[in-house]
Parts: sequence; C-alpha cells; structure tokens
Amino acid sequence: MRAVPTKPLSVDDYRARVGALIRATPVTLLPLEHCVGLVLGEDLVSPVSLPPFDNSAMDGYAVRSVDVATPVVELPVAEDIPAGRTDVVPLLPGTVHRIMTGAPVPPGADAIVKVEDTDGGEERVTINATAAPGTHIRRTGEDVAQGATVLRAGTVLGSAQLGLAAAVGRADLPVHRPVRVLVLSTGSELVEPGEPLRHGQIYESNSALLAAAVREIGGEATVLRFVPDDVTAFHERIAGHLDKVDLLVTSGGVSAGAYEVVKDALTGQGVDFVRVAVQPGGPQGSGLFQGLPVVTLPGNPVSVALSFELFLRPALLAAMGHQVIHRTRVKARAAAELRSPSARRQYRRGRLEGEVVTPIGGPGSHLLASFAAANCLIEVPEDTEVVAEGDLVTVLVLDASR
Ligand SMILES: Nc1nc2c(c(=O)[nH]1)N[C@H]1C(S)=C(S)[C@@H](COP(=O)(O)OP(=O)(O)OC[C@H]3O[C@@H](n4cnc5c(N)ncnc54)[C@H](O)[C@@H]3O)O[C@H]1N2
Ligand code: MOO
Repeated sequence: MRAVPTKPLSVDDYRARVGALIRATPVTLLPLEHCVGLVLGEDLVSPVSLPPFDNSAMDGYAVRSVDVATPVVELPVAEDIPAGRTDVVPLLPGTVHRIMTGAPVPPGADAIVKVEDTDGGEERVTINATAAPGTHIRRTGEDVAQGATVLRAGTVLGSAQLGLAAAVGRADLPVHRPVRVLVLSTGSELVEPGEPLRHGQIYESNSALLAAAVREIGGEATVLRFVPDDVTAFHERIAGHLDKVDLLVTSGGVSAGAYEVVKDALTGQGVDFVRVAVQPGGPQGSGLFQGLPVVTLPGNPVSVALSFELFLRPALLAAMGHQVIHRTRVKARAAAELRSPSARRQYRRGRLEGEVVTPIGGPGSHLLASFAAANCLIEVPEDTEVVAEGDLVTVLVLDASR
C-alpha cells in the first residue's frame, strides 16, 4: 500500500496535460469509404462543374419554346435521349426529342415539356402545354462552378460532404488520419464476457467501452487481451505493439492498493501518477513510455467513461484536426438535490428533457447502468457541495438524440 499524492491537479490543468501529450495525426489520402467522421486536411477544389452539362429535370420532350407557344400542337419526335447518351443530337425547328431526367439538353432546345403534359407519343407527340424558355432545364454549374472551393480544410466529413466529393469526381480525400489507440485493461478479477464467472470475478467491460468511445469519434482502437495484476505480464502484453500506435490507454491498477500493476510497471518510466480534483476519475497517470504517449485510467467503469470524456476525447479530436472538441454545454434546472465533495468537480449522470435535468443513479463510479441510461452529465463545480432542487446547473450534452 502506498500514500496518495496530496495536491490534486484541476480538471482543466490535467486536460491540458493530456492534450499536450497526444500529437496531431498526419494528413493522408484515404478512400472516401474510410473518411466518414474524419476532418478534411486541405481545401477541396472542384475539377468539374455540377451539373457538368445542361440537362433535363423531367422525363418528357425537349422543345423549342416557340414551337409550343400555342397549345395544342402535334410535332414529330426526331430522337430519343435517355440519360447517359453521349453523342450530340441538335434539335431542328418544328421537331422534338424525347428526353429523360438527367439526359443532356440538345442544342437548339430551350425548354422541356414533361410527359404528363403530352400524350406520350413516340413517333409523333401531342403537346398540351406551353413552356417558357428554360423550363425544367438544370443549367451547367448552377450547383458548383468548375474551380470553386466546395469544402474547406477543417470540415468534418459526413454523408453530405462525402456525397459531394464523389459528385465532383474524387475517389479519395486528404484527411487527418484516424488516431491509433492501443487499449489494455488490467485486473486479476477480470473475465472475458461470454465465459463463466466465479465468485470474486467480474466481466471485463472497460476495453469494450474504450474501444467504442475511440471508434465513435473516428479513431482506430486495437484491444489487447487484459492482463492480471502482474508487471511482467503487462510488459509482455504491450511489447511489439507500441510502435504501431499513437497512444496506449490502460485501465485499472493506478490507485493506492497493494497490487497496482500499471503504477508498478510504469513508475519511473516516464509516466506521472497524479490525482485530479474530480469525481469520479481521481487517480490518473500520463506521460511518455519509450516515446509513446500513455494515459492510464482508473479501473472503475464510470471513471473510465468519464476520464475518456474529460481528458481523452478532446485530445483525440484535436489530434485528428477537429475544431469543435468539447461537448455542448447548456444550463438546466436540477429536478432533485445533489451533493458533491468539496474541492472536487463532480460529474453526475442525468437526463436532460427541455430545460430540466434529472439526476440518475448515485455518484458511485461503479454505476455503469445509470451512465448508459444518461443523455448528459451534470457538472457540479469544486466550490459547490449542495445543489438544491430547482437550482441552475451546467449540463454537458452527451447525446441529444436520446
Ligand atoms: N485507499 C484508496 N483506495 C482507493 C482510492 C484511494 O484513493 N485510496 N481511490 C478509489 C478510486 S476513486 C478509484 S477510481 C479506484 C481506482 O483504482 P484502480 O485504478 O487501481 O482500479 P482497480 O482497483 O483495478 O479497479 C477499480 C474497480 O474497477 C473494476 N474494474 C477494473 N478494471 C475493470 C474492467 N476492465 N472492467 C470492468 N471493471 C473493472 C475493479 O474490479 C474494481 O472494482 O480506486 C479506489 N480505491
Ligand atoms: O475517482 Mo474514482 O474514479 O472516483 O471512483
């Protein structure tokens, strides 16, 4: 057993420390299918116009507007232009071409009459409506002009942005590549989910949580099989992996017990073990082990989740080029009283509905079910020991859709 360091770091100071540890990922060309959620590294300039040519917005007939100025008229159908026809078929006066949506408007035509306004004829067609010049024609470049910047560096790539990149002909994009995180849980009590449990054992859940949290923000996670509280096993497990990742994240083995494997393995090896003035998530460690950034989280599942939220998520997002790295913060009225330890910032799980936040579960860092039911965190400042029902509190929105 060991003494615990006395002077805790503030949440903000520790967040800055972890942020400074994790290096920005390089900008790399990746296929579009691997770019979802990543950040564009350079402006995207369109090599083409969109639409690339004047085309029909309707299935119908390409006409000269003067030929249909007085309905009803019957005209010969000279050509059929399905979408994808690549030759050019000029329209002669007094004739029409049948045309489909997306097909190029022939030279000479200045309007489209939709098929519903005709008898649908294939040799000759009866047209029952007039069409002013330009009707149902989508003009070259009206969406995107050739040479225009369509996406700025720093844009987060979602479905709309990736659709646009493909539309202007890009198969890949320069993006900040995903951060690569190695995840290792420690603890002799741990058992792989799916296997039988004996008294004194628990299922290993921190790796699943951490890997998913990394992937949710666009990172890559490699999960190593957990190790018991054994320093040799710890070093053997990580050997051979350290040069393939940007960061090692461990859970467990960092507090004040007799078997603190992570602390024992990494003390004096470039990793500092500290206390942060936060509940949960107090015992923390971070530093460079053999040149690799390492962040060691306390083992309790909610401490892991909260530590990821507060320290790792902003650092990893920043490393991948994101400008928005913090959760949305709102003010809400507490639906129940809360108590918090003095001189520590407490994060309680809650459900935010409109302007009211209801705390769920207690403050215990083992209460994973209430974390999973929460859609927000309630932040109780260091100098607040009691939040009364109806008080305004700061809330971090985790998932606005729940
Ligand atoms: N004497 C003291 N005891 C403790 C202190 C302290 O200051 N003095 N701090 C407490 C706090 S706060 C925390 S948080 C924990 C952190 O301890 P460790 O990081 O050493 O974590 P463990 O002891 O290994 O585990 C804590 C808890 O979490 C469970 N656990 C661990 N790993 C996993 C996993 N991968 N999946 C699921 N659950 C896991 C473990 O069974 C323990 O119940 O220390 C307190 N004690
Ligand atoms: O810091 Mo521990 O994470 O409160 O439970």
